[in-house]
Amino acid sequence: MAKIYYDDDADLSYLKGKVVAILGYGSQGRAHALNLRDSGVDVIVGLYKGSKSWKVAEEDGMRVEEVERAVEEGDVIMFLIPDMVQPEVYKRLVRDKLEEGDMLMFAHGFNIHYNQIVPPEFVDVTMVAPKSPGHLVRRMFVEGKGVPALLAVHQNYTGKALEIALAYAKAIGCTRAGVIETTFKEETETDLFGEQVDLCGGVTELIKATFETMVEAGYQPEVAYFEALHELKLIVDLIYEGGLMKMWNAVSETAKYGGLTRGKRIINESVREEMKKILKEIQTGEFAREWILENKAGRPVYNKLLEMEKEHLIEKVGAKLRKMMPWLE
Ligand SMILES: NC(=O)C1=CN([C@@H]2O[C@H](COP(=O)(O)OP(=O)(O)OC[C@H]3O[C@@H](n4cnc5c(N)ncnc54)[C@H](O)[C@@H]3O)[C@@H](O)[C@H]2O)C=CC1
Ligand SMILES: CC(=O)[C@](C)(O)C(=O)O
Ligand SMILES: [Mg+2]
Ligand SMILES: [Mg+2]
Repeated sequence: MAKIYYDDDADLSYLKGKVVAILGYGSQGRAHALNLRDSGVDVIVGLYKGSKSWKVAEEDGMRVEEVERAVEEGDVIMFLIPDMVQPEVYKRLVRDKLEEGDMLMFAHGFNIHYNQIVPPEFVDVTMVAPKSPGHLVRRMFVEGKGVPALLAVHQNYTGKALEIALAYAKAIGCTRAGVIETTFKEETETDLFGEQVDLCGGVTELIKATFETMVEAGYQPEVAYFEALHELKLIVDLIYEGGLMKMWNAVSETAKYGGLTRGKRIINESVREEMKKILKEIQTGEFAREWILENKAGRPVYNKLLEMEKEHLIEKVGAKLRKMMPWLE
């Protein structure tokens, strides 16, 4: 049974007198820094000169320094820069500035799990990984709510690594929703798997295949957009709020019967077999090696696929229709 921590299990005083250096000020970095500051934690933001985020952080009233300076001041150093730049930034700007008893913290386990960063033994190494895009980490916090997170301790040099990481999770609002204790391996493999087959990869391919099938059959692209993409949020919101049955109980009997009988023909045995193959690629490190090489080669595949996504008809149709719904932007 999972060990889940909530507000009462965490004590903010473990961060008292400590400086938290947030490296990066993007999706996660801004949210964490603002939430930590609102929780009374002393925050410094570490960026590179020329980062577009520097101005954003300063306008938020954050103390901003170059990475090395932020690490020197930091007692907890949270890596919220892109996964693929972390190893180089660590080697060049962080490793030699670490002091005994510091804490290295991550929001995704990739670089520790796949040994791209191997910390010295005189520091704590932990992870607080929100199960949410960054902007919602902030919005939910401001609304007095929270997003769930995973927490792991990879190295406990001080003997207080768990308590400090829990205090951090509480300060960004995650213990309001629940923080599951896990390992770097489990967080890395499940996060990569979820974002590839479901949250990002699977769902966008399902949307595009549904849209393209309708358009190729001669239906109006606008009708196909509303059916395949726009309404999906309304359906997923019901599932998010109350599970599968809340959605099934909200839709028509016809939709219930059609969905329950035809859904399994879409996510069929061969799809499940492919999911298992993708999980194997993650577990064996094959995906990690591929992604590291892709970055070394200048991201040719990544750039081509992203360009194709931007040019997809659904993006053009959607932009036009969303213009008529200003409350969305
Ligand atoms: N995006 C998300 O919602 C989630 C991200 N994560 C993890 O959080 C970490 C950060 O990801 P995001 O917030 O998405 O990143 P991001 O791409 O949104 O922001 C990156 C930030 O790092 C800065 N940066 C880039 N290169 C840098 C360098 N060489 N030195 C210093 N600063 C640099 C950028 O200026 C920007 O402020 C990653 O490990 C990611 O896997 C975890 C959960 C969800
Ligand atoms: C938002 C999130 O949790 C992801 C999809 O894992 C990510 O951005 O890496
Ligand atoms: Mg994730
Ligand atoms: Mg992820």
